[in-house]
This record gives sequence, structure tokens and C-alpha cells, in this order.
Amino acid sequence: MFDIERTTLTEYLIAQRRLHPGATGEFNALILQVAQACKAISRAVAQGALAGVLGSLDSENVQGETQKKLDVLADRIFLRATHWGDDLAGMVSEENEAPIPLPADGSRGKYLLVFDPLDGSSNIDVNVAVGSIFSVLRAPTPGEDAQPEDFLQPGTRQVAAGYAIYGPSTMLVLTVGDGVAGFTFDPILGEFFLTHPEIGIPTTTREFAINAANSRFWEPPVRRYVDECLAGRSGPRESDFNMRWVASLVAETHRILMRGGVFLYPRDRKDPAKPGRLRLLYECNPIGMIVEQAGGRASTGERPVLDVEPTSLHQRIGFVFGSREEVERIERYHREPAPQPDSDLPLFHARSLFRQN
Ligand SMILES: O=P(O)(O)OC[C@H]1O[C@](O)(COP(=O)(O)O)[C@@H](O)[C@@H]1O
Ligand SMILES: [Mg+2]
Ligand SMILES: [Mg+2]
Repeated sequence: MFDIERTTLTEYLIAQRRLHPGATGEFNALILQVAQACKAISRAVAQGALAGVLGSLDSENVQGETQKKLDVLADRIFLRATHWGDDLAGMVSEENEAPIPLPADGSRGKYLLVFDPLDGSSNIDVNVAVGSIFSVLRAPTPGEDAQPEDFLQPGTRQVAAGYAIYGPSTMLVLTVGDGVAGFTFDPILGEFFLTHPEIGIPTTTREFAINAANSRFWEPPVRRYVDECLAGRSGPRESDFNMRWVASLVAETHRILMRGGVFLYPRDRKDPAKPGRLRLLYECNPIGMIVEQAGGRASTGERPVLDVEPTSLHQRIGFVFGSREEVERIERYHREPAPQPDSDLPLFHARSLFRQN
């Protein structure tokens, strides 16, 4: 049922701006440009094969990953929607090794935009939810072209963060540092409407998400945590757990925001050159800010992810987030000495699913 009283994204941003008397409107303009990009990507995703956007390209991105057609299209859409605004001093995307040059004859603003234009790419061709993630930082030298090192700011310095999820409905979830709000896209009106005004993550949960195919590379604290969950009611947790894995960070985040849960893509021993799978600047930091603003906890597994001082634009890191009690438990397991193999924990039993080799 259409409700004429519903708050639009623009109205929400104007109301937020009133809380910041010195605000010029540049920030709101930037968020609306990002929202415009998300609408266009939503359209491309929804049209799928009809628009010829499925499948892979021959190219690889800076991470050495084969690019999907939609990775590249979404990247261009983000660029087109935002680069002419006079609110930006620089942009970094997953799909580009260096910061993206802004138009030579355009003016420079006071914000930096960092984004993953299409997250969960492996899901595109199987018609499962994908998304876009973005983070807004302040430019150290407003009015001038940002240098690569300007983007290396800890997540605590983010001004705003958000994601769009292209699922059964398209939603934009946003934090400007004052809680988390969710907006649902009405494709006929072409507008995001506020439908989830104050999103909060339940403190406790009995649902976890991890790619169990990597179990042989996990470090002992992660093995211990997962094995205790799997042991269910007869194990030390004395409770049955559910497991989920969508392989789309945005979709996992959205589920956890809506009903709680814990997500782990921990540092592991799979590839010593990659301390984790997910990228700090445009995946972990924005999702981390949203999760913390929703009352959850976002961690490297050992400490708050938002405190990490980045060292490179495409840096990877272990990421654990979700319901506060579970994340704190995982951090505690990283501090405690590993249980001995003759322990009662089912993890070390000969027939354990995830037994150590
Ligand atoms: O394929 P795996 O190992 O399950 O990894 C899934 C993870 O990779 C990602 O798809 C990485 O993001 P991109 O698709 O933007 O590269 C995450 O969304 C997801 O959590
Ligand atoms: Mg991603
Ligand atoms: Mg991506």
C-alpha cells in the first residue's frame, strides 16, 4: 500500500543536516549521487540476461580476480554518478589499482569516496543477492586532488558508510554516525523510502556464517568457536546453532542486521600473502561502521577493525562481526591459550568434522 507520508532519503538527509548547523549540503549531495548510482546498478542487476550484463570479461582487477561484466559496469556507474560533483577530492574503488582521477577541469571538494561497486560478484550469474558498499572519509587537504595515502585512514574516521542490497527488493542501508537507517527502493517512483528507521542487531544469536571449505586453514581459536557451535546442545554451548553462507558480504550483513548472527571470514593459513579475504577500506570498514552503529561489534578477530591503521589501498584483513556477545567470545578465544588435544571439546575428537590433521 502506497503511503504518502513516508520519508524519502532526501528528506532524511535534510533532517540529519539540521543537526549540523555548519553543513553546506555537499555531503547530502554526495550521498544522493551514490544513491543514484545504486538505483542504476539495481536496474542493471534486475534486468540480468535481458540487458546482456551477466557473465565474465577477459580482464582481471588489481586483486588478480576475473572481472564480471557487472563489476565493470557498476564501477563505471559509480564513477559517472559521482565524479562531476564538487563535493569530492578523490575516489578509490575495488576495481582500480590507484585512486580514480577526477575530471581535470572540475572543482575539488572535502570528501573522499571509497567503494566496492559490486559485492558478491560470484552470485551474479546464479541470480542471488549482490550489493554495493561505500565509505565516506574527510579529505586531509580539501579542495585539492587527494593522494593515495590520504585514503589510509582508520575506520573510526569515517563520516558515513552504507550499502545497497540488490535482492528481492533493493534497499539502501546508511549510517551518518547516528544509528543505522534502511530505505527500500520503489522502482516505479524511482525513490528510496525510509522503511527501517532504527536498525539494531540483537546482542545474542544462535546463527553463524563461515566458509567451511577453508576449515583446514583456520587458526585454533576459529576452529574452537565453530566446533563448539557445531556440537550444539550436547557441547559446551549447550545450544543448537544454525549455519548460513551466501558468499555475498552485503547479504550476510543484511541478514545479521535484520535478525542477528555472527559472520567470520577470519585470517587463515590459506595464502600467506593474503591475511584474510575481505578488503579493509571498502568492505570491512564501512560494514564495520554500520555494525557498530547498530549496536553490534566488528573485529579483526582480535581487536576492533575500525581501529586498524591501513597500510595500502587494497589491504586484506580477517573480519568477524555481528551480535556483540559472539564477537566478544571469538576475541576472547584469540586471547586464551588453545585447548589441549585431549580436551573434552568435540573439535579434537577423532571423528570431528573439523579435526586437526
Ligand atoms: O567465495 P568465498 O570464499 O566464499 O568469498 C565470499 C566473499 O567474497 C566476496 O564476494 C568478495 O567481494 P567481491 O565480490 O566484491 O570481490 C564477499 O562478498 C564474500 O563475503
Ligand atoms: Mg566485495
Ligand atoms: Mg566487488
